[in-house]
Amino acid sequence: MTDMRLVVVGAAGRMGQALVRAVTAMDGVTLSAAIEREGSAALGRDAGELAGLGPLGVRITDDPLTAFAASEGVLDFTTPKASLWFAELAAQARIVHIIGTTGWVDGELEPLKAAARHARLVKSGNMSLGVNLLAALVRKAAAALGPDFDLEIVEMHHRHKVDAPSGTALLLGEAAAAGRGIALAEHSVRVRDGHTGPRPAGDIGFATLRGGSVVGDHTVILAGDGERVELSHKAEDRQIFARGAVKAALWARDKKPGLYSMADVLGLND
Ligand SMILES: NC(=O)C1=CN([C@@H]2O[C@H](COP(=O)(O)OP(=O)(O)OC[C@H]3O[C@@H](n4cnc5c(N)ncnc54)[C@H](OP(=O)(O)O)[C@@H]3O)[C@@H](O)[C@H]2O)C=CC1
Ligand SMILES: O=C(O)C1=N[C@H](C(=O)O)C[C@H](O)C1
Repeated sequence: MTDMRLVVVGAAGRMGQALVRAVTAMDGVTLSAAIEREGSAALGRDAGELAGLGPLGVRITDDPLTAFAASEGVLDFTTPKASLWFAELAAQARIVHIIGTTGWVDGELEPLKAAARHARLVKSGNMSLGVNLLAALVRKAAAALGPDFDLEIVEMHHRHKVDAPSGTALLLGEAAAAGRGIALAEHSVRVRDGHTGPRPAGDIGFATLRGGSVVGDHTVILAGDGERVELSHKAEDRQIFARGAVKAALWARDKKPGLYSMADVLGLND
């Protein structure tokens, strides 16, 4: 089979550069194009040079339409607004769309479901093997320990992160809620301040820390009477997410249109 031609959108960003490095390093894929927004200072620069690899002969442009027409898949870690636009374009071009973007709000996922009627989308708040395994463990732990164990999710990220709680924290919250057989939206507590009163049973709490250069730390605490279980993942290098995204693109290459998760890619739902 020929190498899968992948375009990286948001190619000048932290994850965009990691994706360019991963596509270049991994077998079975080749970098077809690199996209940034109109007016970006990165336009015209070589995507490889920007990612610290030396020249690759792929200049960054602001023309996704042409890039998507010449590609089989798009790797997208940008913003919800940009990802929704890229989803429309990817569906029109009938190419694979891997979405790592986080910070989605209610209602924004509906257009993605529409796009998935024609396109193969893989979307996850965390593309690493470790976090997706952690989610499976959290689901099991929440089911086994039940609501007598209070569930709290703590995350810490670098000072540049703009959304909270992290996509990963929410993914872990969904896993915990699934383990308990409840809807996360009806039980999640994202902020506590002032005289909150005692903790209501069944809540799933989120605590957000921001600072420095932390790539991504997550801990799920299940606190019972007299004992506590803590399940943690610490990301040390953004390449784990980038490699996961490339794996997802290769996996989706021969799949039917649909909205898939990283657990599907990794076979954790089997
Ligand atoms: N699922 C996962 O495994 C992971 C997800 N993430 C998520 O990925 C996203 C990006 O993170 P990060 O790389 O740190 O953020 P950055 O801000 O470093 O990168 C985002 C890039 O996307 C660009 N961009 C924004 N809008 C457009 C557009 N319309 N067209 C083209 N490019 C655009 C930005 O350009 P500009 O700066 O000009 O706005 C920027 O270069 C976040 O939502 C983050 O949470 C991060 C790591 C792992
Ligand atoms: O913005 C980041 O950096 C990260 N975002 C993702 C998230 O919101 O969970 C994944 C990872 O933790 C890094």
